[in-house]
Amino acid sequence: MSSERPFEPVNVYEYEILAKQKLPKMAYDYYASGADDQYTLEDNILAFRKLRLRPRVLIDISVQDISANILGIPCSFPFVIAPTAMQKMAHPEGEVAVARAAAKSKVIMTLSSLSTCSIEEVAKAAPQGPKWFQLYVYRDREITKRLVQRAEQAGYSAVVVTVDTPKLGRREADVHNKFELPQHLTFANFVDSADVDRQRTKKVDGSGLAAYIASLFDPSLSWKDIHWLKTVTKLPILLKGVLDEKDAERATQVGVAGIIVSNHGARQLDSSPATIDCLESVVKGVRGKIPVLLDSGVRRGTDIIKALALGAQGVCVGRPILWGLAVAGEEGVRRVIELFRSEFDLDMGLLGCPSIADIRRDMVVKVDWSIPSKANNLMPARGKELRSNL
Ligand SMILES: Cc1cc2nc3c(=O)[nH]c(=O)nc-3n(C[C@H](O)[C@H](O)[C@H](O)COP(=O)(O)O)c2cc1C
Ligand SMILES: CCCCC(=O)C(=O)O
Repeated sequence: MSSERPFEPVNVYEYEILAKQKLPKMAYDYYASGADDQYTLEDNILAFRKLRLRPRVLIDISVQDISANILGIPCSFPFVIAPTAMQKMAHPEGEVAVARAAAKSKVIMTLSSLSTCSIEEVAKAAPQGPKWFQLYVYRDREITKRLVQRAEQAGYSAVVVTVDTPKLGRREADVHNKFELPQHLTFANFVDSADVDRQRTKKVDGSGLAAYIASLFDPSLSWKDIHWLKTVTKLPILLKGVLDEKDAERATQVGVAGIIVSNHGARQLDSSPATIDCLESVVKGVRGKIPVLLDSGVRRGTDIIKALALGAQGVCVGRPILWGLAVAGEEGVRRVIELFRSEFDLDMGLLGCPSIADIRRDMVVKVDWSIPSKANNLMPARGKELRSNL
């Protein structure tokens, strides 16, 4: 590779390769892993790959509009940053850098409960940018209530309750690495708390994060708690982690504002289906009453189009944002978002869609396609070649 010009990634897979080189093993493994055998991790990519897009021709696309409105928020395109914990492991500015990049790119950022910059620091860094707050429900309801109210006070415009994590999925690399939050970092939303246990993971034999969750998160979380949550905040509530039509229907009955179809980036129940394969049934379950978003495995502009064609209003993206952050901080996150935006724009044009309303269900074709045996085969050819050169 030439030493004069720094290598500029042209897709998010290449960002991952560079990030892997920069990050400590414990951080990279934590970010990249799925649960158990990582079947679902493969499926999240394969399922998109099995869907093809059939373009229409001779359509004037000289004027294209890819902007979107997600829960009343104008966005440059239908893209939301998914909540990912502990972003300072990727870059010293952590969540603040991600929030600034999101604001500049006019996309929504979702802040994790387990962030390494606080709710208020992130709000201050990007006051104009649209922000959602992701909630993990602690056994201690006062703590939970306080998190939500701080987010409301700081100007976040929705609460995203994660409903697929009553326990932590077993990510085997984290068990091997005895994952713990690096000493110089804390869970910043709890630094004012008298209870130091909430501020850090403990050194344990196995994943420190799994131990943290087992002791502090509420495994009894159920539908009644959504009713409770509605009594402590005026913010719209989204449920993140729904895969089933009946759950989607129930979500509309308890009055949530939206659903995120997610398998948590394949980090919770291994063998749960790819989200793109569940999307249509979830959309059916909500009967047009509330918007549906999708995450897990979105890596290309074409993936965004496939999700929209099957009924999503937008997508959320997790790991690629962390790779951009690790490679070049705020600027790296901006470049990753720009890759998604420009691919989406180009692919819409090639499909014959001047606007999002022109994306139609019948443009998606499912192909009968044999499954490659190794996850490595999922890496596009150029990524593989790069990896062997680096
Ligand atoms: C490193 C990492 C940390 C995550 N932390 C959280 C979290 O704190 N809260 C949450 O609801 N989801 C969390 N998720 C799940 C993401 O919000 C999202 O569902 C997932 O990353 C989407 O899949 P993708 O990474 O393939 O885009 C995390 C995912 C990763 C990879
Ligand atoms: C609840 C665990 C912490 C963050 C997370 O959701 C993840 O690592 O996937």
